[in-house]
Amino acid sequence: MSELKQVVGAALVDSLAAPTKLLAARRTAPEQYAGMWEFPGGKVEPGETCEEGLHRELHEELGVRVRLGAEVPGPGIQGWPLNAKAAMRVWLAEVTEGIPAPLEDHDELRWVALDPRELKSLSWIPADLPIVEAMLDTALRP
Ligand SMILES: Nc1nc2c([nH]c(=O)n2[C@H]2C[C@H](O)[C@@H](COP(=O)(O)OP(=O)(O)OP(=O)(O)O)O2)c(=O)[nH]1
Repeated sequence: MSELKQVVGAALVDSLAAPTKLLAARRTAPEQYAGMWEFPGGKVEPGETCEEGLHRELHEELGVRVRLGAEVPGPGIQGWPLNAKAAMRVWLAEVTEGIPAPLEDHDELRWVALDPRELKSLSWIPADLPIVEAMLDTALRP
């Protein structure tokens, strides 16, 4: 039984085959998350699969089409716990069409080196920190 709201997010990298950078997005709302960095994405809508929801969110938020790569495996069937009400599944992805722009929900996008120190220097939503670590493993594994 799933009781948690399903959120999906993308670890957008410059290249799935040879990733060197991750696109981090800075949220504008709500107040508790404004100014914090996150994986672009959002809530899956009724009738959508997680993957469909992620493609839709990335098109709405960033204006891009993407190819999904491996999922960053989380501890639960719904992915990574975010709070008492929501969990997030996260996929690696690369842009196939368009140039990411902060069209909705974000005021800044930043390509950050896939380096633990560089990544951790951003103020991520706290729940995202373990996901950032796991994303590095998934992205950089041979
Ligand atoms: N997109 C995203 N949301 C995250 C991350 N980490 C995290 O705790 N969250 C939380 C913030 C929100 O409570 C929830 C996602 O909601 P959202 O506001 O992005 O979803 P949405 O675009 O569908 O927005 P809405 O229709 O509810 O306005 O998950 C993350 O890395 N990416």
